[in-house]
Amino acid sequence: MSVHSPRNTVSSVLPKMLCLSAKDNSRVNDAARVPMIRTLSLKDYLCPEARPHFLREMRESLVEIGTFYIKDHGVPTQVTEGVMRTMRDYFALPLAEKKKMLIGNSRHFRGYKLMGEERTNNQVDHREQLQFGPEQSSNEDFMPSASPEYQGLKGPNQWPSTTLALMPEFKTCILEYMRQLETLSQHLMEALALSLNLEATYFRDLFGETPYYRLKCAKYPSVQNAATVGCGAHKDTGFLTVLFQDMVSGLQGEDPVTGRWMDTRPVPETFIVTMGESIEKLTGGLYHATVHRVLNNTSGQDRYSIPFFFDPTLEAEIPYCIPLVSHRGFGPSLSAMPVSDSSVDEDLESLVDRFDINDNGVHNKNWSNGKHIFETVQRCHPEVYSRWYNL
Ligand SMILES: O=C(O)CCC(=O)C(=O)O
Ligand SMILES: [Fe+2]
Repeated sequence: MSVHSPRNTVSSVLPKMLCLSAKDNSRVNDAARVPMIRTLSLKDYLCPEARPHFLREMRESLVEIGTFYIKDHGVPTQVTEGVMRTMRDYFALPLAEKKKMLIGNSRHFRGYKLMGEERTNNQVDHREQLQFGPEQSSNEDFMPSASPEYQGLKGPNQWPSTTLALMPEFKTCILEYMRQLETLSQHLMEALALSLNLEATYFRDLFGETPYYRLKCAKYPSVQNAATVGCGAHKDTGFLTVLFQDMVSGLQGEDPVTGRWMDTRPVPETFIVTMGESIEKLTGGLYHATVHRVLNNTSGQDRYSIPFFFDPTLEAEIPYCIPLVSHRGFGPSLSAMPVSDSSVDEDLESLVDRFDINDNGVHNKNWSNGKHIFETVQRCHPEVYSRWYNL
């Protein structure tokens, strides 16, 4: 536990923005509170007159819930429709064809995962999925015992020739979708920085130019008995998730104040943007990583969704908690940040303890992005780990 001066009572020393941070551990029974997942327009962000409004809405959404919809996002409809169609076609292939691309074949955690083979929050998920990442050549010299394990995440995706023969647009469609989502995510990272009163390039300057991302295509079959979940409750672990879903409901986010589940219902032509644990940590809980889950549906219609998990380069380290560093006068001033009325004071000590940071706002243990992502994928796909890493 870190020590700080006892004369510093919380509300006297902390700028208002620090007092916003998480109430995750205390549930407020506020029957009247009905938080709304707002819809933001990327066009507003790109327009100088509308940008302040966009940033205000973004900040309020992230302080309040950690999730918003984004519309006018610039990703062409033919690209989103194309990836949905491709995913449906892929999952409709015979099992023997899909098994040619099993995730266990790939040291880079890319490929197909059978139904019922993943657990989230100790529950078996009810979905089939397909994983991709940045298309890179494999590092032949990689040895799990000699390099950081996360270096093994870099490499090519699987593109079996027989699958490409059956689905000639498979590869181009997925790669184009990832390219578009990378551009959108870079805009969102810039906007995130501005929403914290930081320079637009703050995250790029801190973490470098080359992001690491993971694309997951998931099919949740309709079920007879909705007692099981499609995907158990969890927070995403990284920076941003930008999720595209079809019109079948099932995704829910948790209101961090009341703990009540909110439907993240499908809205045509939008993506859902959710913060992950790295942003929560970087902002000292000011921005929530939304707990979310997918309910099974009994409508007779399968649900398809495509989360894109965006992070900075694997080599990035998250050095400090931005609000605390700012408060201590080491970093950029964030004091101009307005607060929402629902804010609740939080003890500096609990912030420090919760995020394992010292009094100067610096994390006690270095938060390595690559290590953090690797731990996530290792947990989700133990079969890949035991085949390629645990030698
Ligand atoms: O499929 C969805 O709608 C959400 C999936 C999800 O939360 C995840 O895979 O992390
Ligand atoms: Fe998730």
